[in-house]
Amino acid sequence: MKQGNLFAAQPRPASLQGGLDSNAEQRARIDELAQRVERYRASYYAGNTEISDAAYDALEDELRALDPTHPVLARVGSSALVTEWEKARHEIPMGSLNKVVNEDELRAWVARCEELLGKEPHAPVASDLFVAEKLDGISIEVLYKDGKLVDAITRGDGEWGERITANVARMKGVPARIRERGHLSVRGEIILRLSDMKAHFPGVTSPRNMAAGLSKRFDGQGAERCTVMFYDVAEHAEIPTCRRRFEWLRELGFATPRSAHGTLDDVIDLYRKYGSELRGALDYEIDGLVVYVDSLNLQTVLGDLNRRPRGAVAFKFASPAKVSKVVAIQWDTGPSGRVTPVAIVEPVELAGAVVQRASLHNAANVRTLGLGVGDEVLVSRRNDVIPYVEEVVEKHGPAAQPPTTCGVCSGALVTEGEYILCRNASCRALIEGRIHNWIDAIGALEWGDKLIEQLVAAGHLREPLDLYKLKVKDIADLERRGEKIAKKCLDQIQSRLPLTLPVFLTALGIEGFALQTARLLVSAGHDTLDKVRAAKEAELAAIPGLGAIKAANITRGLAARKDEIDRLIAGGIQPVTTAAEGPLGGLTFCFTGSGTRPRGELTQLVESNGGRVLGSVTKELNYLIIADTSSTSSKAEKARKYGTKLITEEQLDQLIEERRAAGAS
Ligand SMILES: NC(=O)c1ccc[n+]([C@@H]2O[C@H](COP(=O)([O-])OP(=O)(O)OC[C@H]3O[C@@H](n4cnc5c(N)ncnc54)[C@H](O)[C@@H]3O)[C@@H](O)[C@H]2O)c1
Ligand SMILES: [Zn+2]
Repeated sequence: MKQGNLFAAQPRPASLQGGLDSNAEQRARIDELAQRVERYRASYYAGNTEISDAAYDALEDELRALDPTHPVLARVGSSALVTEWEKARHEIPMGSLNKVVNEDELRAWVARCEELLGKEPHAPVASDLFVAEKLDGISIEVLYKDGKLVDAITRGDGEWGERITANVARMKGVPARIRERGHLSVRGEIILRLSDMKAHFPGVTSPRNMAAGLSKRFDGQGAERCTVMFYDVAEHAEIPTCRRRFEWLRELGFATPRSAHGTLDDVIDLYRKYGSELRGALDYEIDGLVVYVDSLNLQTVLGDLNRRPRGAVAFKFASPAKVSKVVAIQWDTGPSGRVTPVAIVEPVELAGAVVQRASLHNAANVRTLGLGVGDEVLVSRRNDVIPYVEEVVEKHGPAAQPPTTCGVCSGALVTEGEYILCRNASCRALIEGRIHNWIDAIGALEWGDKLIEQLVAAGHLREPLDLYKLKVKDIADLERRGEKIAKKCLDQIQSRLPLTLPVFLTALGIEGFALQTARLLVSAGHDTLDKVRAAKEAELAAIPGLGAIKAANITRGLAARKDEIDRLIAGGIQPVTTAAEGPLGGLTFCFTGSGTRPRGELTQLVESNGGRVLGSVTKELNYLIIADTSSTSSKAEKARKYGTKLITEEQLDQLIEERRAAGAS
């Protein structure tokens, strides 16, 4: 029998204490949902979406039904930031939007606004709406001071975001200067246009995930391919309506999403037009429209809840999903050795594409679904995510059993948690993964997955060192490649040499060894490859910010890759030591504000010349690199107090030249 659950489905009135809480089973489900929602959000905002938006929305809706006041629902975005980037606080928090998914819900929202406005004098809400495309990208706040771009911060959890100014400054649509003086915070969305995706990242399928990845690349590579469009400005008293706000943004030189003013019926008409034709013709992805009460005065009266305005709503396109039949289940070995099940289904048309493969995520999921060949399933596809099997609609065949051997190399598979893995180091899938990681870490973005796959299949690549032995002919002879592409790809690999020690270590792709971790090691004094390799696990674990798990992974990883590393060194791929060698040896540098070159490039410049880059202004700091050396920012002031020299990028170049000349004489 179920326990009495007096307030199970309702918020508990704040004044009541004690009594019987929801039953344990329900509590457990609520906790599970909340945890999963947070996990999916963290992956999603980092650009590694795990499940479809439709499935995510269903889980969030279930949580809302069970516990409408759960704190997770009141949060915005995710606070699990991967902070290679400095965290920064928004002066005015950035929010999100409530959503509606059909006409009835939109009408209900209008009625609710009308009800809340009550006696407040106003034109009927249904006759004075503003509507704009809802861009499917990454929210960003861009700050201008006296007409100059000074800062760009991601939404993060609404209050704290990441300061990615150096990258945003290089994106299309972000003017370095505007004519509006004073302090201005504009808000927009970072997107990757479909034409840019096609031209520069032909292997990529999700513009949203790619834009998220590029925005946060520490070396700034590819940021110039992104575009920012703007739709909001924080607290600007003179602007009376949304319509005027968009015009004003455009007058200042910002691009806005397409927008219109009209009645509720106009909005619904437009929504249908977008669904049938307009959306498909755009050069960027949108996941709905945003509908606003046009008057900003009325929006203020309506206020907001949990950083979601009551006077605006996301009118989302329904998630396309269709039923199909499973013809086979494939088990693909991925680059990390993870074996992913894929359902091969009878072809169905979804959002303009014919779908035949749908992800099943992992072995545990197949078991949970109880999925087998012959089953009827619901396949969904939401712009950016690969098609996914949502659920088994009707069972026909016996549940599938996961394989015990790798489909690529026939090696035995091992089970780890929800996943099954191939651990055979000479498995072609794993080789591809390691090469891919190397290419990614050194920032050779010309290279795509397909090229790596072709070269591995042709036997030209077995380990990273082989990248440096490739001949133009090896690439030019491949199907659909030519000499021009080949030269470009090889030049790019060569142009990254010499690699700094942190980049070299990251490129190895050892578990838990991100660039930031590698930098920690180096600044803790393990500043040559020999020292890193000789370090004991306990020594590494003692480095603040590193910890026992990473230390164990690093020592294990370095040992396992010993021969490969030896071969790299013997082959001349020796990482540059960042210690006392080079013209900048013994000196420390810190960057602030946006520069003319990507931050990663500048860091590489300093490190490959023997200098050390610090994350913040400390007493130890010798040089602060800043665009305006007379700046009065807090960083600049602090630097002056410590006697740190403030220099521009140009002066940094000169410093290197001078010291190099002095060293040579
Ligand atoms: N698949 C997953 O694992 C997963 C995880 C978390 C969230 N999501 C998806 O993310 C969404 C919820 O996230 P959210 O909080 O970022 O909200 P949201 O994306 O639904 O809406 C708010 C955001 O819309 C953006 N926006 C774009 N154009 C706009 C315009 N013209 N005017 C105003 N804002 C505009 C702004 O960045 C704003 O912050 C849902 O669609 C959900 O399905 C998916
Ligand atoms: Zn294998």
